[in-house]
Amino acid sequence: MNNIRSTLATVWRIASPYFNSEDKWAGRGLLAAVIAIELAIVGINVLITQWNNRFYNALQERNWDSFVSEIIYFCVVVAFFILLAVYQLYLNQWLQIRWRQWMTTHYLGDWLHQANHYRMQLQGDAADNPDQRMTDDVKLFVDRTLTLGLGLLSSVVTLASFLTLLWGLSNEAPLHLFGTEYSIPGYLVWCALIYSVLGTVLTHLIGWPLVGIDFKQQQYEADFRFNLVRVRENSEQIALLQGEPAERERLRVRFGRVVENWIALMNRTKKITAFTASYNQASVIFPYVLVAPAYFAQKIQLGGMMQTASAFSNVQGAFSYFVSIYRQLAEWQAVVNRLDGFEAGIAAASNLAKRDDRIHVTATPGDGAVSLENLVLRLPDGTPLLNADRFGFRKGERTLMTGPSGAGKSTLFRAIAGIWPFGDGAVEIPANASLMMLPQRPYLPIGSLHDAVVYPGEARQFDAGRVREVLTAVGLPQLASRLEEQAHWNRMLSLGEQQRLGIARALLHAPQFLFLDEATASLDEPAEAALYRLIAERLPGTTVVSIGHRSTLDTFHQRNVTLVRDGDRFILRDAVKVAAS
Ligand SMILES: Nc1ncnc2c1ncn2[C@@H]1O[C@H](COP(=O)(O)OP(=O)(O)OP(=O)(O)O)[C@@H](O)[C@H]1O
Repeated sequence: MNNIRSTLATVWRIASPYFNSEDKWAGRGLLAAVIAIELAIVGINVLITQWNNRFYNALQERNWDSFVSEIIYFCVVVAFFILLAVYQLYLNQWLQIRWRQWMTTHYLGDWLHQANHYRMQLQGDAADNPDQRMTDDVKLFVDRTLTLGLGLLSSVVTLASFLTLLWGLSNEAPLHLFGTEYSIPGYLVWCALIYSVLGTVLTHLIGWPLVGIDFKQQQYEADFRFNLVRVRENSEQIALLQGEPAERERLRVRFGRVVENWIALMNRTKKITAFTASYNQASVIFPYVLVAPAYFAQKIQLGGMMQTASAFSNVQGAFSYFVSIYRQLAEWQAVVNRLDGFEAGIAAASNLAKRDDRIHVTATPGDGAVSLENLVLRLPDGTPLLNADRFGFRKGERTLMTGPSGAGKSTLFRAIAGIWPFGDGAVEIPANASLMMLPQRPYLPIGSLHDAVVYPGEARQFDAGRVREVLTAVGLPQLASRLEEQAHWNRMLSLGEQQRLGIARALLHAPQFLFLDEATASLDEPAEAALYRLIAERLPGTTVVSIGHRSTLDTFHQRNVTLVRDGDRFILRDAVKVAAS
């Protein structure tokens, strides 16, 4: 019971924001229309049940005129039914896409809010495969919530509409057993209730493991898909390393999990289907068995029996709603759990950026240096990595940072960029200063070359002539004429070309602070030197901090900083300058 209550509370938490959002009037209007149509459909079912009585009596009495008028009546009612059914589906789908659009936009906004997506990864597997949660899960949630909610509403209304009818019919067709008449008020209602409660309890006993199995199925499917995408993204390396057998094996194992879980799903579904199918078939004849003795004892007409059977099956169907939707309910609960986990993952990532014991990135007045104040960098498990007490990168100065692999150079850049929360102390950045980080492999979005170069800016911010000029300056004249070409540039260009493109990006954006994390390491020394000269010439006021291992880089920096071990961690130390430009 507590489980049901907490699931419903979670559903309410996930579903209600849309109906209070800026799109609330459209959402509420569509929902109201869909509900109204559902109620009208229940009303039509009541009319059809009453029609059953008149129609079968007309047949039994061989009354041609009533037969014809009942056929016409049926056609008119059914025409309304068709109209309502069509519009219910249409409006339902309309509501689904609006709701889904709102949820997806909302999730995208939160996920891509200030590096939440990155912090979620840092926290481990709390919310695996966010892509699946924002696609399949949101779609299924919206679809199932509407289907199950409307189904429940329809069952309750059906129950209310048919209950009094069936109660009355119980008196008209009293219970006949072995030639004796028993007068039990509303016995048909009680029979429907007992029959349904039994069915519901048994369904739950057989079907409850489905929730967990469904959850795992969706997870394994997403995992398999994600690994396929990784192979596609790294296909060149896999081909060069002849890693296909290893990949095949990895994918086989991943898909093996899909199959294994699917078999568990099949077995459980088989059991539940065997039960629900028997239950549903038994439901067809059960009302006839109950009222047939009264019919054969000539207490009721054929029409009365048919109407009773129809009313009984409506009431029993409503009571047994849970049985009929058990499979969907299990799937829905798995989806609700997954979206709940996703929301919790985003909340935890965002809390990580707000908690007190984190690295604080603060804006300071003026346009001076980026300063590190009592900074301690830690790994996610709390292990100390690097200490930097009162250290600054002065305005306009070019600093080369060196140190052993794994010392924490890139992590220091992450902390300065404000995306590494683990540690203490502060990074002070001049208010409104522009920072740019360039890694070894710059990210180039799939699309036009113009978009890729100016990222994260927009193409219209930089006219084509300027982009072409910068591309030529960084040694990519052959790309200058291909600005409108669409491609997967990270795959198409050599690493050296990608690094040149990264420098072109920096020249266009002209940040006040430029952090180069081995951003030219794939180029030969003369090419690297040419790019550093270009940076010095075009961005004279920019503070440059480079991570690099080549001694030739020394010439282009005024200051050397090295990371040296000090006990269990590294510290930053100004090195004696060997050569200066
Ligand atoms: N997300 C993470 N989770 C756990 N440990 C991490 C994570 N990111 C980095 N580390 C660890 O932090 C340490 C510092 O990594 P970092 O990339 O900053 O080193 P680096 O000095 O830039 O090395 P290199 O010169 O090889 O690039 C490494 O031991 C690395 O394994």
